[in-house]
Parts: sequence; structure tokens; C-alpha cells
Amino acid sequence: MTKSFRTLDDAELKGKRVLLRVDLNVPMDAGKVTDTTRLDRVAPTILEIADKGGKVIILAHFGRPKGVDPKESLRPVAAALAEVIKRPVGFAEDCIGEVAAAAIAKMQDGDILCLENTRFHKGEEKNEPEFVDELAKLGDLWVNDAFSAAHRAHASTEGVGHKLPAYAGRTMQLEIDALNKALEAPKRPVIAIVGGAKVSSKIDLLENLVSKVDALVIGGGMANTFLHAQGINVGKSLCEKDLAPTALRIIAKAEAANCAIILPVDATVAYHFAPNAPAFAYGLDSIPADGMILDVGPRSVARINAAIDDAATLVWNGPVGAFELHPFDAGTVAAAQHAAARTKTHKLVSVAGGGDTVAALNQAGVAADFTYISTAGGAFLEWMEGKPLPGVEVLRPQ
Ligand SMILES: Nc1ncnc2c1ncn2[C@@H]1O[C@H](COP(=O)(O)OP(=O)(O)O)[C@@H](O)[C@H]1O
Ligand SMILES: O=C(OP(=O)(O)O)[C@H](O)COP(=O)(O)O
Repeated sequence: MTKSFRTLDDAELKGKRVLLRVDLNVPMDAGKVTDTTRLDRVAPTILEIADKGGKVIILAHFGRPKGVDPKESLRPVAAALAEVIKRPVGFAEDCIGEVAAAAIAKMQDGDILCLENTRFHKGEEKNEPEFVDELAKLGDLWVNDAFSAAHRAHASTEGVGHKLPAYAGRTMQLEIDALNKALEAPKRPVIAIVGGAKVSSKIDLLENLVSKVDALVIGGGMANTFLHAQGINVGKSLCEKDLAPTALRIIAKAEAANCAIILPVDATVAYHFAPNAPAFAYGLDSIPADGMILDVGPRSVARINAAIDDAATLVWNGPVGAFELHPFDAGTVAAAQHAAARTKTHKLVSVAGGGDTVAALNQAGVAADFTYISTAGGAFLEWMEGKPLPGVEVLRPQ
């Protein structure tokens, strides 16, 4: 599949200003990167361009800021990237305009520069032509190595690819090859686990996913919206109540497609989100009004593990609990360990992806036991649905 793209093998890089789109949307805690998987994965592309004499100009987003927000700066991520690749990484406080142009003008061949969060400009997510032009004039060619952001038709993930010669980076190539290999003709039954907190941006894709998989486990923040839709009181849990009709539609579609929907049957509840906060297992008929569901409960874990036992292939995006803080990691860790053990005994092909999901599997110490770990979460699920990804399509020769 990747043969239909131009890759770094086809690019003349020496002396060129290479706009390199990567995904630096890494998990952070108190200003420190807590999982470097996405940085590790883009390192080969950065080093190859630099070593071939290109000027590496990194474009990336971080979080979902509304305008400029110092809390969502890429500066600490650029510093972490420098540690990973063991090379200096410069930083410019804007991704367009004079600040960016001046920093690029100072670059020598082989230098690496990270530009500030592209999402500080509203033109990024809107893919505005003026913003695309501002980005495009900073480079001679564009390399897309952000498979995990390829489902976004944003200026830096798609727009610039129409303005400059476009190439796939090494991670982009590897991801598509590996996913094709693992999932092109998946062994059935296929089970998907979808959790996490990005409810509104991921719920729609469940609608198509239910026709591709035999069972869908819904956990994490995503599950709360489904529970609420079924009339269950979820207290103060993360829940997007306005999406209840969507959740009910997905349940109906799953029934029509013969896809089993596996929702939590109990919950781990706390009254505040803090390390080692007192936590209690509740049945779904008795979630306290002032409590928050922060993990699936023990009976739900047993159900998830039994569903994994029935499957030949697992795809997973989104932790089933707020795994960053103990004890709310219990459900995710237990399911991850169970899937890893079955993969090791060749009973399961397991593919998991997403910035936080991979961090959770690393935390559980089992990422290496999975068949394949993708950097992508939402993009991987959209790929799974068979949807064209804008950041991939733009790489195909016109
Ligand atoms: N019940 C829950 N309540 C609140 N947050 C949750 C819950 N379950 C999971 N999360 C959060 O979901 C986040 C990950 O979601 P998401 O970004 O969708 O995953 P990924 O980055 O793997 O694609 C984590 O920060 C985790 O704490
Ligand atoms: O972290 C990402 O996706 P993921 O949460 O699906 O793994 C990507 O950087 C995309 O981020 P976005 O969902 O804010 O566009």
C-alpha cells in the first residue's frame, strides 16, 4: 500500500527546508512527558532527514487549546524530543510569521527546529487557505509522519500537502504496513475495546465500527454516556449527556449488525480524582449522585476478560479507566495483562493504539507482548472502519 506514496527515498533533502508533521501529542504530568512512545517512533524520520542534510522543521499540535495557551506549549515536548534523539532541538515561539521565518533562516543543514503548537492558530483546525499558505512558505517540501493525526484534515496534517511536494515519513510507512499485515483480513471473532475521554470526537466512529467487529467493549468515559443513555444515574462522572441519542443509535446498529455491545456492569467510584483516593465498587443501580465513575468495577473486568477469551483478534483504543492514578488503573491493567497473556500463547492477535492507551500498556508492563502497538488511537479506528484518512490520501500522487 505504501508503495503508492512518495517516501523519503524519493526526496532530495540536502539543503532543503523540510516541513515535517509529527504527532507530539504525548501524555504529560506536571510539565514532564510520561510516555515517550510517539517521540521514539518519529526519531528515525527526524534523524534520516537531518543526516541527509535537510533542515528539519517540526510541525505538531499539542492538546486542544482555544487560541494561544502557555499551558499547551510544545516547548517542554521539544526538550523531551531532544533527549530522545540525543541532538539539539531548537524552538520557535510561533509556527508562522516572522518568528518562525527568522528561526528557520538561522538553520544550518542538518539542524532540527520545533515550531510552537499549530493549534494556537484557528486556521489550523479549519484548514484555512491563508494559514496553509503561511505554513507552506516556510518549507520546500512536506513530510507527513503523523499517522496518529491523519484522520484530521487540518492545515498542517493535510492542507500543506496540496501546496508542497508531499512525502510519507518512515513511521507513516511502518504504521500502514503493520496495520495492513495485522488487520487486513482479521481472524474472527474480532473484539474492539473503546474507552478513554474523547467521547464526542470518537463516538461517531463506533457507528461504523459495530459492522466491522463481532463484539464492542465500551469502557472509560465513553461508557458513562452509554449508561446515561440507558437511564442509569452516573453522578458526577465524565459524561456527554447530549450524545445520549447517538449512543442509543449505536446500540441499535450493533444489534442489527450482530455485534455484541459489552458495557460495564459495575463501577469503581470516588469522590475526588486524586492518587489513592478512597474508591468503592458500586452496582449500576446505586452510583452516588456526588460520586465519579473512574474505572470499571471488578465484575466488569471479569466480563471484559471473558470477552477477550472468546476473541481471536483484539483492537483497543482508550483506557477503560482513569489509569494515570492508582487505584483507577486496575481495570485497564487487568484487561491489558489478560490480553497480553493470550497473545503470548498465540490465542490472540492484539493491536492497541492511542497516546494514553500505549502509556497505560507501558504502565502495565505489557506493551511489548501485544502483536502491534500503534501510535494512533482515533486514526487507527477510522482506518479500521475503512475510512480514507485525509493525511494519508494527500500523500497519494494526484
Ligand atoms: N471513567 C473515566 N473518567 C474520566 N476519564 C477517564 C475515564 N476513563 C478513562 N479516562 C481518561 O481517558 C484518557 C484517555 O483518553 P483518549 O485520549 O481517548 O485515549 P488515547 O490517547 O489512548 O486515544 C486518559 O487520560 C484517562 O484518564
Ligand atoms: O492524540 C491523538 O489522538 P488519540 O487520542 O486518538 O490517540 C492525536 O494527536 C489527535 O489528537 P486530536 O484527537 O486532538 O485531534
